[in-house]
Amino acid sequence: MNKEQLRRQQALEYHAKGRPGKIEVIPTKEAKTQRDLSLAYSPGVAEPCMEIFRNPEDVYKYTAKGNLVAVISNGTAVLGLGDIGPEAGKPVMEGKGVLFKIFADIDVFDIEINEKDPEKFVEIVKALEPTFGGINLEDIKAPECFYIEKRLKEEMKIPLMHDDQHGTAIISAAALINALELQDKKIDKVQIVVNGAGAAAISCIKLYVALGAKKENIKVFDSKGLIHDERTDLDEQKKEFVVKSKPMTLDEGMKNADVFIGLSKGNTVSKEMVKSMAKKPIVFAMANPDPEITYEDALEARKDVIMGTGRSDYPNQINNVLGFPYIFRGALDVRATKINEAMKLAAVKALAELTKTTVPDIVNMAYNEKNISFGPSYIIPKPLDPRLLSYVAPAVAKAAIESGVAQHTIADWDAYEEQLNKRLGIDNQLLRAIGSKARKDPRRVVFADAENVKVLKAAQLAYEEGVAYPILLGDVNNIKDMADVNGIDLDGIPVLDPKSKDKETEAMRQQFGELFFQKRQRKGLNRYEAVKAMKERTHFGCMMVETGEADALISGLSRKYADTIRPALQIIGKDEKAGKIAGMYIMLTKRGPLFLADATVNFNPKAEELADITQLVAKEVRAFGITPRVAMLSYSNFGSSDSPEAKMVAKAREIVKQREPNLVCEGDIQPLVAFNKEILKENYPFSELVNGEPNVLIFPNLASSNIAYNLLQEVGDADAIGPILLGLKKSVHILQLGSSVRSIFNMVLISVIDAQMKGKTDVDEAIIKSPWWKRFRKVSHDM
Ligand SMILES: NC(=O)C1=CN([C@@H]2O[C@H](COP(=O)(O)OP(=O)(O)OC[C@H]3O[C@@H](n4cnc5c(N)ncnc54)[C@H](OP(=O)(O)O)[C@@H]3O)[C@@H](O)[C@H]2O)C=CC1
Ligand SMILES: CC(=O)C(=O)O
Ligand SMILES: [Mg+2]
Repeated sequence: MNKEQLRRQQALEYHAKGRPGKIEVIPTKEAKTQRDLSLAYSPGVAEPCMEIFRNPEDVYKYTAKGNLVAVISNGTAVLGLGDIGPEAGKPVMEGKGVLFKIFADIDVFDIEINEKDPEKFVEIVKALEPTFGGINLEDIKAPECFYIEKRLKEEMKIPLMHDDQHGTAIISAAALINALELQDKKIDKVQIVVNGAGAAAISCIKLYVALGAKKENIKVFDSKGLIHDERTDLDEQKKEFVVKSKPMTLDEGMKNADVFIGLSKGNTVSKEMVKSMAKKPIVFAMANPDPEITYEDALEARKDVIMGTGRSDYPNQINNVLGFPYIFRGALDVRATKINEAMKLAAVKALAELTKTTVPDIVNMAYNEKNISFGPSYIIPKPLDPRLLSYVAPAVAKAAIESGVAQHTIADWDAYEEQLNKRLGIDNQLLRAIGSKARKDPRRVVFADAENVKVLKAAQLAYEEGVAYPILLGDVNNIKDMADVNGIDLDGIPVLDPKSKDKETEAMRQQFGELFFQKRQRKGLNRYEAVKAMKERTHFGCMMVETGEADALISGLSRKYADTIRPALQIIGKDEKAGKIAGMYIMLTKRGPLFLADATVNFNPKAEELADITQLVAKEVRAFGITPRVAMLSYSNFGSSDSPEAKMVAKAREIVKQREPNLVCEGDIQPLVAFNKEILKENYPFSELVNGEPNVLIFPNLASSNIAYNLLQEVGDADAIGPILLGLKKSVHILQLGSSVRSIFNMVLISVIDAQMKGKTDVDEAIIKSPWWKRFRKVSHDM
């Protein structure tokens, strides 16, 4: 089977497996009990019906309309496959529905209509207005699509857009602006050739002209050749772009052109045509699924080309997927009555600008690349960039408000942005808060496992983002080589090898070893062993933190948990005030962050110990600016079982409440009850959790906690940050085996905040004074 056959088979299997197709409808309300049914349907449902009857606006309050978009097609121009009919177009429409949902949390019904007559089509779509908050017209051929869209825009009061026209125009315009900048060309000077004069092409040309391109510099070709003044077969849209010329082939038209825009059919452009273009050409071959010319061929033809296609498997994917989810999100959120020019231009600007900002590592990881940055192979954001939603949707919403088509306004844009991020389920909210807290007072963080590419990348990111001053421990040459090979810039980041034979390091090992010996001399350690232990990076790193040469230690990526925690306990030790040491996880779930403990240290805590753990976690949660609401979990509810395990949890809760009466804390309680307001209200109205869900979950033992966090991570799709070690005198944190760059970076943020909580060292002062730091910097600069 060749590559093409394999791709075909995989695509068919993907669509056919399990429940056929790509979408299903999921209820948003409980519909399990007889009571639920009587509310969801008759008789209860009559109440919202009558409310909406009295006030039609309430349809947005009591139904899904406000977040529901129709993706509507008649299948007359499906991708570049042509008029394949409404049924054959359905996989594409379902696909658009999936993209609306995953990128912008917009629900979609795909509607394939068996109607080619524009007049009848308009009547059908118009009649759907009560159901939907917005209409995305899709894959309807030109010239009918122009009439259909115009009529519907005039006659409907919900946002409506023909995506092949405007979505494509917006994305390709953003890409064009950036490509022109890189090729050092001006939009009003460039010669543009457009192949295709259909829905997408006509709309793109109009937007480029609005952005400054000159009509007289644009040659447009359709299936019959150049659109010129001697042709008698042109519709109104095409007539707008006639040039005074004799008939001409595409080969002739492309000679010396600066820009080629392909919105026609696959494989219509040859390498020779690209070769004949002007210096530093721009080629956007956007036909789907096959572009006018392949990415490889264009690059083979010209080294100086900037090339984009509509496909996801090459750089520069110029595809309307970058627009429609976010444009509709912004439009729906302000209840815009239309999608107007101001909103489209705002989207263009936001997309063009986003491309120039630093690409987060999560995007590099998603595309398995090292350093995606603005340049010939990155002129437009990547579709998997999670920032698109919070960049483009607010820009569109703002433009809708300013241009007077919004029926709702947004007062707090920061809150709106947070709400957008929450929609994606990433819960950047907490991470952003942690990030800005760390950035306000960055600390020196030692990385014990620096001979690791992921650690190096996380350290570089931490340094660049100003959240920490990393110090790397390991073989200096090895680290330098790794950094070079992987394009990691370590300038400004000190590197030190605890095994080094140089005098200064040896003296330091002696000094650290002596201190270690004093701490452990009656605990089985002799002086020789103590000094030797300092060649070990975790021991050395712990000692740096203990002696104030650093503020925090990150370790454990390549060693067992116990091998990291032991030196931390022996060298740094427990904070006696904390009572206990415990391991907490932050789980970023769709319902918001949950703090879980103890999943790492105490196997079977007694009531007193569980109370200590609870208070430790509550204190840490407050440090993140969150008010803790604790559920002490069990298999029983408020004494429903008199087993020793259940009683232990109830007793622990009693101790917590005696010590901290104001801490919201419930137990013994099952998760099902703790998270279900209705059950609580009905059966346990006295509970402190009646007024809000818990965010801290304390488990009765290590096994249940560890299993729960693993399950949440694996089955519940929650991201985990941790384990966050609580109860040590100083900030030491241990990475999970195989942690990603993002999770290491998150642990750096946590360690900095922990260090902030634990000491008041003025970092700048300390850095300036520290002979170590000066030496590290020298080592690093010599690299
Ligand atoms: N990357 C992206 O985001 C998007 C890509 N597209 C792609 O653009 C293409 C066109 O889509 P759309 O505008 O919706 O479809 P339309 O049917 O409205 O337009 C197709 C146009 O292509 C022209 N055409 C067909 N064959 C040739 C040829 N051999 N040489 C020159 N022109 C030709 C047609 O000419 P005539 O008028 O003479 O029939 C027509 O003008 C498709 O491949 C589609 O997948 C579309 C939207 C978004
Ligand atoms: C991407 C798209 O909408 C198309 O090719 O038709
Ligand atoms: Mg389309």
